[in-house]
Amino acid sequence: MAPVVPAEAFAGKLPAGKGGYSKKAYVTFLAGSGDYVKGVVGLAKGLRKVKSAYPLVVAALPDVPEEHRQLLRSQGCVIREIEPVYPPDSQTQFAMAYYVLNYSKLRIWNFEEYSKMVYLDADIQVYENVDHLFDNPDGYFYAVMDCFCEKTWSHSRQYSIGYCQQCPDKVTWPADMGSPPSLYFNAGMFVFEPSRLTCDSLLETVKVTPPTPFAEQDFLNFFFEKIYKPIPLTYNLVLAMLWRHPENVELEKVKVVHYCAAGSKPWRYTGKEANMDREDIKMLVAKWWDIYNDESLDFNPADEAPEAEASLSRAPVDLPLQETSVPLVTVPSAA
Ligand SMILES: O=c1ccn([C@@H]2O[C@H](COP(=O)(O)OP(=O)(O)O[C@H]3O[C@H](CO)[C@H](O)[C@H](O)[C@H]3O)[C@@H](O)[C@H]2O)c(=O)[nH]1
Ligand SMILES: O[C@H]1[C@H](O)[C@@H](O)[C@H](O)[C@@H](O)[C@H]1O
Ligand SMILES: [Mn+2]
Repeated sequence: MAPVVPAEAFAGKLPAGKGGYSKKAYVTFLAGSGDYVKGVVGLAKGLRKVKSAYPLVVAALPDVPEEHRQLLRSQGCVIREIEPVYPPDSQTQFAMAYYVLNYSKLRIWNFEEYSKMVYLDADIQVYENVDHLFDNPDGYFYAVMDCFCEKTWSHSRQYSIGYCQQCPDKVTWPADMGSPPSLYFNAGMFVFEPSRLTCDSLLETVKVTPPTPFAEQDFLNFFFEKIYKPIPLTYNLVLAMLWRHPENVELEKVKVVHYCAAGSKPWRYTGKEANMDREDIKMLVAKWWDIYNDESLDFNPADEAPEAEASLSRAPVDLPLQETSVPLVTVPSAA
């Protein structure tokens, strides 16, 4: 039987400001002793550069070495230990073998001392302040719609017919293939409300959900399908958009860049892989390094406002959905 999301899964905790918590933070995820720690350092510095009012929490698996934890603390990050989450056994071929690690990201729903968090992959950089994302109305899962055009999607029905939700009129969804797939977000960036109840439900549901190529990204899409609200791609520019859907991208307006295309991680960049010799890619990689190497962006405890002040100065506001400060995306129909 297909897994179902329990109805009480989103019945969170006390609302912020009504006896509940009102702290906010960015959160990323770190596994292993490899070079993703550079991504986290870069992200911490990037958030400082745009004067974000909120800390960066790092959800770290036990295999992150102490040396890396020290480095991240010295960059002002808050380290939170998480235990691994393993999907049920299966023969699934993940789009990338290491994606199996990412199920552990589900533990961030346990960080209940925060009322709202913005999750960012370690291979993301923030070039403009996006603190207003925390003012979005509660009760929804906000993220940017993905693109289905890269080879990583070759296993999918979408890819097999050249269909992409970023340009649903180019190749329309054939009637004989049933209804078009639900809107699908990239899980490298999202806005969510931690809740132990939701976390328990995520962990229970994942136990009975067979793994699929995009691991927890597919799972989160399934789990939050009913409360997903697309936000503009300026909040998570998946680099392939630059060559797959250039007509949808205004690069100068992009606030958040996701270095997820093959060969684009700035700390591993060689320029050799497909599309990596593009001028826009070279510029974005150089921009990442400028922040990473900028010593003036290193953490200085003396510059920090006490945390309580930071959250008081940005008390949550209950806005009706249509007045949210982040415009929602008008979704074209696939038909
Ligand atoms: O060895 C690793 C591998 C990954 N990560 C963490 O896991 C995140 C996800 O990995 P990638 O950024 O390499 O993955 P992609 O951007 O290619 O993948 C996308 O699909 C994945 C499917 O599992 C996840 O949903 C991910 O968040 C989403 O952006 C990294 O940013 C980083 O935060 C590590 O810390 N160490
Ligand atoms: O999360 C994945 C990943 O970021 C891939 O690099 C990209 O090709 C996919 O579109 C996306 O779904
Ligand atoms: Mn990523």
